[in-house]
Amino acid sequence: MADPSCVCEGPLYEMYRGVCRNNSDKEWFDVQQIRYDVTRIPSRTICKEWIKTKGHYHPLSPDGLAYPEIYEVLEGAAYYLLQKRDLSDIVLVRAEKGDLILIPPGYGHITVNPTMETLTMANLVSSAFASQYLPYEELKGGAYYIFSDGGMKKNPAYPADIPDIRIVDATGTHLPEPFPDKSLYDLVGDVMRLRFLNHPREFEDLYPGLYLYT
Ligand SMILES: O=P(O)(O)OC[C@H]1O[C@](O)(CO)[C@@H](O)[C@@H]1O
Repeated sequence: MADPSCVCEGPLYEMYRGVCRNNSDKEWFDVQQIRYDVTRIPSRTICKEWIKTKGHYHPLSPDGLAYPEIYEVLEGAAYYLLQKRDLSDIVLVRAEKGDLILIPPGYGHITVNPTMETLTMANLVSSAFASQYLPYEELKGGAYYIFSDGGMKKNPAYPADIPDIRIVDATGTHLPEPFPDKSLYDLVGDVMRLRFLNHPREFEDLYPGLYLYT
């Protein structure tokens, strides 16, 4: 939190990991090493900041590019605060119900619930790795703090020359192929469309827009 003396009572948010509709989907997830999670973040402000997830990075996949992830806002609205591991890019993606949001390889992420409603979101991600929390712990959160009055503040624990935050709307930012207008769970069973989750390098050239927010 921005206020180091802030004390917040938990639990803050609920994560349901490895959710599936039936046993055959579960087998498919296990074989493909993919997980579908549902996360619910209630509306709350804590020491003047909107409630948020802790934040983490993903490690490198065997092909040398970090594992990506894809989210869908199921209910409510969200801010996805993405930051490149080398801090050369920091993006706030504003998303609403129905939006799909990509966490590109090499970006850490925090989700903020910036509304008076509960945020429910789902994600598809490789199950082959453990999230890396240490960089966020050492630097006391993400590169920016997001306050409920609309203000944002650079985290003073970060280098002074980090870039300004770029604000992008997920609404109208159509994800390129391989993501059609479908809900995330509808992609379950589609090996090729979800292959990028475990083999991100293969898709770097094929889907050049996929890993960037412009
Ligand atoms: O692990 P954190 O930083 O608390 O973030 C939670 C989110 O990340 C995930 O672990 C997936 O990356 C989800 O289960 C959840 O939405």
